[in-house]
Amino acid sequence: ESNISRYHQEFLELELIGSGQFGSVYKCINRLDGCVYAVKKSTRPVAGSVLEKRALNEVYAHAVLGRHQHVVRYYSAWAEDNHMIIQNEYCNGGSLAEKISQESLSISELRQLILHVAEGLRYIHSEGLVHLDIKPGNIFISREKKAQYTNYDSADDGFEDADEPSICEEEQIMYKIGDLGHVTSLINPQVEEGDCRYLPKEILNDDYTQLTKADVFALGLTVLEAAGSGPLPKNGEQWHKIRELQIPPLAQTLSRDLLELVKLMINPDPALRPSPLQILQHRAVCPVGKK
Ligand SMILES: Cn1cc(CCO)c2c3c(c(-c4ccccc4Cl)cc21)C(=O)NC3=O
Repeated sequence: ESNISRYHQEFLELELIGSGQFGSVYKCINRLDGCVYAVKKSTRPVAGSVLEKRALNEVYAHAVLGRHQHVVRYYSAWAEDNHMIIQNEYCNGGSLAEKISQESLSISELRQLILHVAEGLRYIHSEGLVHLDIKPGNIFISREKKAQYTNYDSADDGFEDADEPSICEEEQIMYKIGDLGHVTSLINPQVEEGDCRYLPKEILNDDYTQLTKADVFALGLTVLEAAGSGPLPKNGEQWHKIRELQIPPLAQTLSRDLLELVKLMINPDPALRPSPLQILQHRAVCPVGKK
């Protein structure tokens, strides 16, 4: 096999943007297409181990979850010199966790967050998969420039020349679901529990009958944290209190509708939690003026 790595042949490494027990993530430029990507390098898991299953899970999930504007896009994955490498879409706005550590989200940003992640979950679930590790650290932000062409009718303003489209650059914030390392199929789920701070009680009791509602629960706690609840408990009294709907005081006072929606999403009974589609139809989220 070639002794220069495909990674260094194909990419120019710009900076380390994250590291942990999962490995290291670099912001890279692809030398061929000149685009920026997020590339995660992790030590190659031992063949047949749980870690290898998870690494393959992640790549299978990305391969199935082709293109959705609220799921981080996958480009390629390969193994080289004892490393697993995955090349994903680079989201230039950091993770939601980083943003929350600086400031809580405004009401309109919270609504966008719920809208985008519920859309992404609806897509993932429609493919017969569940994410199982929804949390601020796995939601990435993309600030995309949308060029808006605003034509005006020259008759209005007296100019003689033909319509001159004027371009105004709008910045569009997009929230994207990332890290598909815990994704599993709804049919015969191989559940690898996600972060316990966002885990609903039924999963802890090995009840996998309503896995899509575990993603909804985790989104509910993610929204609470984005609204300024402060770091969520990993266990103990507070962990149980939240799961009995004792909501911690929030920096961002939510509207009655928004608070009602979040309480529904973290309801102890998964059957009472709304599906992603029902979230999108809730009056706290759907655009104003909906009949
Ligand atoms: C720590 N970290 C920071 C970022 C940049 C956020 O602005 C990031 C990204 C990803 C990932 C990632 C997560 C899990 C698996 C593979 C990757 Cl590349 C991790 C990331 C990813 O898939 N896309 C990213 O932008």
